[in-house]
Amino acid sequence: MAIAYPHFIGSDMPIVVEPPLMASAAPPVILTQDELKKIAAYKAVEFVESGMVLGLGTGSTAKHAVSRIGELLQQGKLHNIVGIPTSKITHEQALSVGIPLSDLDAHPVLDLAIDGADEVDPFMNLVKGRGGSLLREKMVEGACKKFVVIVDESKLVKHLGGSGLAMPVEIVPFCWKFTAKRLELMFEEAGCVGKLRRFVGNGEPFVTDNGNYIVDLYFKRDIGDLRAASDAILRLAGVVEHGMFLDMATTLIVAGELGVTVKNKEVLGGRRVKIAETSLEFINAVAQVQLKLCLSLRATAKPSPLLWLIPLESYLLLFDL
Ligand SMILES: O=C[C@H](O)[C@H](O)[C@H](O)COP(=O)(O)O
Repeated sequence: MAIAYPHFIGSDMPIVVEPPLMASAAPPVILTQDELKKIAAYKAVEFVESGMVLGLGTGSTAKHAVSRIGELLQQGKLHNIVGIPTSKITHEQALSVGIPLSDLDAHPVLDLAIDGADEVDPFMNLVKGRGGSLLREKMVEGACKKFVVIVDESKLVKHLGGSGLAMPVEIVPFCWKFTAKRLELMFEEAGCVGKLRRFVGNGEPFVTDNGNYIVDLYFKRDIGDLRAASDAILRLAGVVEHGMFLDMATTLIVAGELGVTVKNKEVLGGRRVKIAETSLEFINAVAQVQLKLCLSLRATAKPSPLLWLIPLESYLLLFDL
């Protein structure tokens, strides 16, 4: 299994970060995986401007972005936003936070989409769909001018499939065993095992928003040429879509123990091929975001040890806001 940051394995496992400058005086900084997701999501929402048509992603990371957009609308800091949800669950959440919604029929071109991912390779190719929303996500995110992907560091892999976790393929229910077997055989050399996704409780097949099933592919070895793999899967009758999102992300925001990294992809010859810029906002910036979160959620937020890392001036400035 090739997860780049094994200390993040396990949902919401606390991450312990030693403060760089105040090691003797300050307690260790603890960020949960969910806090990292929230930091990445809030950073992504900085790209949102009034008047935009937005693709609203699905999952535990994207939900923070949806909440934040709703919050900014309610505060009057954003207006005239139209959201295009990528799943029924996001549709419900967006309505609950007051985001006006539409669809691709009415808005075939989107300004921006924000969504999480299950894996991100060094070229910003993605695996998505472990939450089952890959088809609508691919339709919506394929129609946007800018696609911002938000992850915590645990999602970074050397190659797609490298986490050893599922690479989802949405298939029609008709003769699903036949399709699953064909998919396995297609990637025999990579030691592929395909499993029908089922609900944990009753063992019934998981059904997507589109009434389809999902076969999760697990690879023992690198599948190699992703474009060839994508084409081969899509040529198979019975397959609706797969969870590899190749050359689709334009911006990647990674929240990790050292801070937030933002990477942008340049478009060359019509294809997004080159990582053009990398910037890292160090832990103090993360701490400030964290403090802002604490302030905006003052009623419920527990005091954050990150306060130790914030210069006094910034602290006072933020409290004056
Ligand atoms: O179908 C689900 C989506 O592709 C999600 O964006 C992806 O699974 C990442 O989800 P999370 O942010 O919960 O890790």
